[in-house]
Amino acid sequence: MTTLLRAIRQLLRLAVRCDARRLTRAVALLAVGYLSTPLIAVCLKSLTTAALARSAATGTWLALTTALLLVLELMMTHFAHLSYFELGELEELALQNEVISLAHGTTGLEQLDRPGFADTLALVREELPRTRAALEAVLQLGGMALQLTVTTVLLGLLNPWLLLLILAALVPVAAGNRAQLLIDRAKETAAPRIRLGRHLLELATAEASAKEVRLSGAEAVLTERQRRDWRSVTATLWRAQASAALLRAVGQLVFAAAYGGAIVLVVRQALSGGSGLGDVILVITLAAQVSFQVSTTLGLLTILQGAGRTLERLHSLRVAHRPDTAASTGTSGVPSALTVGIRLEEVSFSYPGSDRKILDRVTLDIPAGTALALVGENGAGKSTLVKLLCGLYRPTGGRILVDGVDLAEGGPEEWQRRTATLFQDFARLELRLRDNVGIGDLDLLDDDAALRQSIDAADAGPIPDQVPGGLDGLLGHSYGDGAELSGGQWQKLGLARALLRRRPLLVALDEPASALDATAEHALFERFADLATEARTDTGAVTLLVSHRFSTVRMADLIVVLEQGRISELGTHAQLAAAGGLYAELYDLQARVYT
Ligand SMILES: Nc1ncnc2c1ncn2[C@@H]1O[C@H](COP(=O)(O)OP(=O)(O)OP(=O)(O)O)[C@@H](O)[C@H]1O
Repeated sequence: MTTLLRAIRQLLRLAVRCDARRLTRAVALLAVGYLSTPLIAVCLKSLTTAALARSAATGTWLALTTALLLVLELMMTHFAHLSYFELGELEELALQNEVISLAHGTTGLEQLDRPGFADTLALVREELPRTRAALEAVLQLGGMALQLTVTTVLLGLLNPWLLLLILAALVPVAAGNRAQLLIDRAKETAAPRIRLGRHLLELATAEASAKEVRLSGAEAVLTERQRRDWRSVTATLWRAQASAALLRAVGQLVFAAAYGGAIVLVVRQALSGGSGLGDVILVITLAAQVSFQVSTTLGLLTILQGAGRTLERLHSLRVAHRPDTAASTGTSGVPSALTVGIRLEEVSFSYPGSDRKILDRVTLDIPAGTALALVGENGAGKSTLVKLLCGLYRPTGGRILVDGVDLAEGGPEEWQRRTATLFQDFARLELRLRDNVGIGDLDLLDDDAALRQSIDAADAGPIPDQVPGGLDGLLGHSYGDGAELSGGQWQKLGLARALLRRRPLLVALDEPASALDATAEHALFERFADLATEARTDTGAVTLLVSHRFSTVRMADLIVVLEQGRISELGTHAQLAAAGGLYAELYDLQARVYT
């Protein structure tokens, strides 16, 4: 019940914030519409009495009044709908905006990696459209409460025993409440399996995986797994639905018995001369209305309970959301140009929810202007180190200093604005081509010349000519009929995005050539050398390259070999080749394979 009340309060507050005038208009119109219903019963009673008394004039007026009330009952709710349906959409939009800011409200990615936070975020994202109908439900519930109050007073005045009818109406409401709880619990229990079922469906049909699924003939395996999964989900949900249906039926039966009792009571009262035929008509009409009011209330409560749970989840995200104090102070320790460089001091790191050390007491000095290459086997921690250097995660031990200032305290947001990055799992933004590149430096989003310059620099010059609409052409098929690009072309756009950033202090390219052909790869590494020189002379920036291709890292000023989260070798190509360690071994191996 507290979930429900909290949801009602929250939805009304939000509606006031979104558009108080529209809300007031909707409430006024609904009040008139909903009040008309019990007044119709009163008119029918008077009409019966007037008919029995053969009073034609009074009867005519009452008939007209009844007709007017019927029109008001029907029309006002329609007009009110015009006011509140848009409010519901505004509320959904406001909540969507809040979800986006909760997901991105911290400088780092830690909270998105926390399993509880990520799961709740996914549920809220999925369920948010429910809240659109929730305001309508709150307003209608208010209308129902008004109707029930008037009905209660009318019944109480006629015979206090009739008030038991209202009490009896609470039984199906409580039973419905309980039934919904059972269903919600079952859904929660089944949620991981429901998600698995959807994931399996996506695996079998999504463009990215469909090819391999087809070639391996795995459809049958996926279908069987999905069938098994849904069978167990359906069994759980069916049990809950059956118990819920039973509970609801018992509740409705109690009310039906009370309804019959009320009619018997008032008929006996009429037969004994205690009341007139008009009163019998009034009770029959009001009791029928109570029945409708109760079943409608049940439906509205079900909608509100669903929305209430979503809002509760959203609240838990708000509570779990931990804004960075350093980011909010607005103090920036980020220099306009690097003079000393970046120092990693005993840096250790474990991902949220895990004790496994991905980086283990890494200490490294990267002087300003250095072109650094990071190599190591799969899973050694290279991409993790890049993410830490970009300020997307904070070290769980040790610290990262930028020109002597701790990154965690010196304005991590400002630092992120000064990093140009191409991640290994770069984003394929299925938006306009302009957005794909422009997001690298939002101030340049509408600067065609700057966008084209970075596209050319990334060796992606022909792409705008291939995409219908050029820079304003849509990419991908997610929501529109956009142009599809090859893997390498997407990667080149990712690089163009990184190159757009002005005056970066850190340029980090993580496996930037993984999808490129040999010519493009060669061009990229030549470009990398130029980039390192430009960045060095411009802002003293550090340029970082992660690559498994040893021939391309040899020109770096400093090469770091990571092994299981620790630095095992460090030096120039010549030094490492002479040292005869892992680097020399892998370099020789690749040289032999490629020659
Ligand atoms: N978001 C994450 N949550 C939990 N563990 C993660 C996450 N990202 C990476 N890891 C783990 O951290 C370890 C290091 O991953 P990382 O991506 O840094 O390796 P890498 O050296 O870049 O490997 P590769 O050469 O394959 O790209 C891996 O064992 C991986 O399972």
